This record gives sequence, structure tokens and C-alpha cells, in this order.
Amino acid sequence: MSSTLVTGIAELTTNDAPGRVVDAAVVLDGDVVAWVGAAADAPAADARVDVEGRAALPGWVDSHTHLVFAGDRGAEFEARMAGEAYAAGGIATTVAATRAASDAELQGRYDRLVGEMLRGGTTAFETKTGYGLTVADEARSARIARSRADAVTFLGAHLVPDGRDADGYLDEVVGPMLDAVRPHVDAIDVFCERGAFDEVQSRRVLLAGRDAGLALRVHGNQLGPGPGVALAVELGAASVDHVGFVSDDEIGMLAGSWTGGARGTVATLLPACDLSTRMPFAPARALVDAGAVIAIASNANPGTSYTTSMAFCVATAVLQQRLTVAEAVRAATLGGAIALGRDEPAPGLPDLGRIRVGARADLHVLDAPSAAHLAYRPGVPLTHAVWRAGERVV
Ligand SMILES: N=CN[C@@H](CCC(=O)O)C(=O)O
Ligand SMILES: [Zn+2]
Repeated sequence: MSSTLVTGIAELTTNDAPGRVVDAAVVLDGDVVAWVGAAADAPAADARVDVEGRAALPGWVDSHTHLVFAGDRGAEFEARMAGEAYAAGGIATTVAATRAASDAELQGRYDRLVGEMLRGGTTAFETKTGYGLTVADEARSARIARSRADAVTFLGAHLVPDGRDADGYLDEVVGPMLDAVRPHVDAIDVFCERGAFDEVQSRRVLLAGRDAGLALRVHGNQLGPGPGVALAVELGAASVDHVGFVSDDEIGMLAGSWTGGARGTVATLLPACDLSTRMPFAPARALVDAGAVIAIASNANPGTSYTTSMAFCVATAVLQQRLTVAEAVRAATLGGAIALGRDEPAPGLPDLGRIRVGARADLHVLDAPSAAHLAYRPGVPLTHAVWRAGERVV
């Protein structure tokens, strides 16, 4: 295993103490970080890369995406921008295209999106099934998802497929479908929303996942107020995502889930989705001020958020949702790692989301002197160099 000294870092965001180091250097050794500190104190390494006064931060950890799909919904998007409301039913369009696609087409499209993410500094990501909705199609999506993702989530409960009744379909989701995807997935998710699954149905899905040893996630409170947040907190879900329509009580529940040293429920903000569906932004400032743990993710999918750009999500969270740059960057890196349960090392798995000794060597260098440029120069591609697990990929 060879080591690389990355030096000339004007500003390093570590998400560890100290949070920000100026004139910094990092040593990457094999797939982990071996040293972090002031450039003047840096040890020797096999190779040296001088980034000449640029800022560096952990690679983005995108904890919510839907990347295994075929088809295009540009026409639906255009109609929405002309005044149509977003409805969960649009998912069926992607389900039909996904079922009709060959394995090679699905894998190829997925690989292209993963390449796009890497080029934008995303070094770790979760992705979900949910565009297959038969036993065979969900198992295929889960298998393809596993080929690239750090975490895979089973979302058989995305929508009741055309021609099925909800409870009969859920019998399949919590039975043979769950059995078929189980070797490939880490978590289970449910779209708990009017037009998708109600509280009773969502609870059934989540309890079945818990019995199968999976982490729990919920798509909740996206299109209106609903039971998603309360259910996620009650069942100890790792995250509840969207959280656009939440009351002060629900914000309190999310914050309270972390008290007393408990591992609570991350509130995942999806700013690009809020924009693309013309929904109100999730109350990021109120969540942070209340003490909730937040993540920022892309929700990359063909219906509500067809972007893989975490930089765009961070800029939006700062400019529109009133997070500070430091809060938004932390939420898009360490926040995502917490949502995925990867913020601490596990046997054979280095932690993600921090630049600290032992963490996975995922480093994102910006073509800018500080991370503030992510919001100060919105829309400008600022990724200069990326290492993922110690390998330079950009
Ligand atoms: N809300 C549910 N699922 C996706 C949208 C899927 C789609 O419209 O294709 C989301 O997170 O926004
Ligand atoms: Zn989603």
C-alpha cells in the first residue's frame, strides 16, 4: 500500500476537532487517512500532491438517492413547471420503463450516474430500489444497486403498482420480496404519504424490515403533514427524509430522539427536491436550532430531483434555507454518514464523513480557497480533485 501526502490545503474542513485547519496537509495511506495537521509538520510519504492553496473537505456522503431506473420524465417536469402539481403517481412511469429495461441498460445508466457523482465530489452514497415493484424486478434492482453503493435500501413500498390492492401488495413486500432483496440491502424504507402508504401500512413495512435485521428509513412529510416523522422516531428509524411539512412538536421529537446519548433519527433535507417540486423548503434552520441532527442529500431520481449535485444542494441550503456554510457542509458529509450509520468505524469498514486518522480516505479538493465558495459561487463546478478510499478518481 502506498501513501500520498496532500499538501498546500488553504482550508481543511475535518468535521473533527479542530473543525477547520488552515495551511493543512493530509496523508492518505492505502484506503484510510493516516495523518492530519499543519502542513509545516507533515511527515514524508511515498508521493506528494500540492493543491496550491485550495480548500479541502471530506467527500460528500449522499444518503438518499434512487439511481436504478430507466426512462425519462422531462415532459412531466415541464408540465409541473407550467403549473401541474407533483403526484406520487408519476413513479409508475419510471416503474414501467425500468421493468422494460435490460440488466445491461440499467447497470450502464447507474454506472453513468455514479461517475457523475464522483466527478462532483460524492465519494459515498446510498441508493434505493423502488422502481421494480415485483419480486424479480426489486431483486434485480437491489443486486445492481449493491454493485456500486455503500448502502442499499429496499423501497418495495414506494407505490402500490397499477392493478394491485394495497394490502395484497404489502403481503408480497413483507414476504417474498423482502426475502429476495435481503442479501443485497442494509435498510428498508416506505413512502408514507397520501397517495402512497398510510400509517398502518407503513408501520407494517417497517416492522417487517426490523424483524429482518434492517435499518429503517421513512419518506415522510413530503407533500403535506402526515404521520411519517412521528412513526420514524417511534420506531427508532435511522432517518426520516423530506421533512417539508413538520410542526414544532415534530421538530422537538426529532431533536429529542438524540437526548441522553441515544442514537436518534436523522432529519434528511432534500433541497433540490423541494425546488424541483415547488414545495416549501424544509425548515432547516428550525431543525438545527432545536438540536436535531440533519443530513443533506440529493434525492437523485427522475421524478422529483434529477440532480446528483451535492454542491447545488449545499448552496441551496445556505442561500435559501439559511444554514451557515459550515452547517450545510457538515450535513452533506458527516450528516449523511450518521444517517447511514457509518460515522464510526465498524469491523472492516472505516468511518465516513470526517478527515481524521482511520477514516476512509475520501477527500474532495475545491478549486477555491474556502468552502464558502460552494455557496458564494453557486452553480460553478468547483471540484478540483477527489480521492475515494485512497484512490485518486478526479
Ligand atoms: N417521494 C417518493 N419518492 C421519490 C420520488 C420518486 C419519483 O417521483 O419517481 C422522492 O423521494 O421524491
Ligand atoms: Zn426519495
